[in-house]
Amino acid sequence: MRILLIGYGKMGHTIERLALAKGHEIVGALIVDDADKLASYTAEQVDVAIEFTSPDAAMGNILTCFEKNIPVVVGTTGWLQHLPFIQEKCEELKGSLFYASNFSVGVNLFFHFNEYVAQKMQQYPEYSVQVKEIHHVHKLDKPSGTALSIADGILKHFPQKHGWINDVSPEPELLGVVSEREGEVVGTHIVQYTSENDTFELNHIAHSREGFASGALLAAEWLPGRQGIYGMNDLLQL
Ligand SMILES: NC(=O)C1=CN([C@@H]2O[C@H](COP(=O)(O)OP(=O)(O)OC[C@H]3O[C@@H](n4cnc5c(N)ncnc54)[C@H](O)[C@@H]3O)[C@@H](O)[C@H]2O)C=CC1
Ligand SMILES: O=C(O)C1=N[C@H](C(=O)O)C[C@H](O)C1
Repeated sequence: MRILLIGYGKMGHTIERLALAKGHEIVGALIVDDADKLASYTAEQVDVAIEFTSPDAAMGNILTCFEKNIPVVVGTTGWLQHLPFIQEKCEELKGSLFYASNFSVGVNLFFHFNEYVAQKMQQYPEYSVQVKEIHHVHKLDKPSGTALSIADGILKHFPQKHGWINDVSPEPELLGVVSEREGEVVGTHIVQYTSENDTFELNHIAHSREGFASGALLAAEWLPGRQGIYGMNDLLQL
């Protein structure tokens, strides 16, 4: 496949390495100053674009891909407040978008276990629940996109909670999502249930970026030829 990398940082480099090892071709790798260059690519030159940039850049890049009729796989986090607009544009321009807050297969299994546990734990009010995420100091957004997906999965089963707060929660009606930034930590997510008597946790610890990159490549191989917005549940059929 001919892949255009939009964003050539930590993830762009990891995806390039795995893509070349699988026999794919990288037709371009754009960094921030190349933003205008994206519009110069056509669907005849590119089978799929893979976008890992920054929260401010993602929406513009997605719209350009829709306009150029290039299917786009997006891993950038921190832009989901624009999702309703992107859904509208995707429909209007017959775009093709695959988004995941986390492309690791392990994390997507974690999302399912998280919901199962939340459904059970909601019946035991003696336990309080908190989400914690730990990432490297370069990360621009908080909470992480993955922590927000985890929070959504918990809130779905706790009707008494009306939202989340990016801190230790001051009240039981809000889910606490705590963010820590530490060295070069790749990505750790923890769901913690605590009662007076005990604590138990679900942990996911990413050891490298390869799990994210290989999931993004699977999505890039799957997306071309499909119109609409897709995610890991469509790909993995979990
Ligand atoms: N969904 C997932 O599985 C994962 C998502 N991420 C997310 O992906 C994003 C990128 O992560 P990293 O690669 O670690 O960041 P990074 O900072 O190492 O790289 C970002 C790259 O994007 C480029 N860039 C910024 N604005 C751009 C624009 N308008 N056009 C083209 N390039 C642009 C920068 O020059 C840089 O090369 C972050 O939002 C992060 O949270 C990271 C890892 C996994
Ligand atoms: O910025 C990162 O590095 C990561 N971002 C994603 C997120 O915000 O959840 C996924 C992963 O945890 C690494």
